[in-house]
Amino acid sequence: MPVRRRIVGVSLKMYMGLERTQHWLHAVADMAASGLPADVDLFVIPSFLSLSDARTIFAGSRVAVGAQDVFWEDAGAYTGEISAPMLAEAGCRFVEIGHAERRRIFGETEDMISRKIDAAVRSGLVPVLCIGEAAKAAPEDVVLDCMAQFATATAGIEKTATVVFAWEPIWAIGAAEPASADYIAAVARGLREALASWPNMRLIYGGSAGPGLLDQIGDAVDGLFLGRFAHDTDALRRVLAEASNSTATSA
Ligand SMILES: O=C(CO)[C@H](O)COP(=O)(O)O
Repeated sequence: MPVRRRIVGVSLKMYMGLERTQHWLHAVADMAASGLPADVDLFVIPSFLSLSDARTIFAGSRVAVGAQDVFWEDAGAYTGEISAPMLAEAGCRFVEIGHAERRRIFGETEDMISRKIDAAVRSGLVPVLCIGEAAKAAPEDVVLDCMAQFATATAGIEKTATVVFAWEPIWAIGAAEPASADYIAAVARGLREALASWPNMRLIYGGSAGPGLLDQIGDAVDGLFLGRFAHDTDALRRVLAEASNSTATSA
């Protein structure tokens, strides 16, 4: 069986100021230089204001950079917005779209998310599409719920597009612990089956993820989307090592 590459992402949300972000980015760059496992991809999503620093600090490394949001138009009179071509020009490879916080706090709708996905793909960015269920439910119902959201969001793109499906149970975001290993494995299995016709899809789990989780869930997902538990770069290093180990067991 071919070995699946693993992928780990980190979003810094709005937790750190510019200086603290710079320190964190340097620490991640040092860690990557001394041993980012060859079979693991890493992407980092700082705030818009730190994208330029991230591009400089990760230049020549295997760490990819992403943005936390994007507007759906490419250019024009849209005060305060950032377009996909601007992100591509700023060195972004990834763009996060549809995070639960953006849906809840900023009123993002399925239609807006779908237009953002289209814009990202049009500009050659890889969307990190965040999808999750509001409450714990039977795995088959979670899969149906998430796939309905996914179908709307991706209605305008080809199935050959490269997309990261960031499954984030809303109830597990900002919590003390992630969803249980059994729950993650059951939902991930269903999502993988439902996504079988998307050859370039990578499925990652987010929601209070940190060290120890991949050891429990093995290769149920392609990787993790980390938040708070990657602020400590030693914790991130441990997650990357676990990602590499779980690749080996899936071979
Ligand atoms: O976006 C997330 C990961 O980057 C997600 O919301 C999880 O955040 P966390 O609860 O701080 O792990």
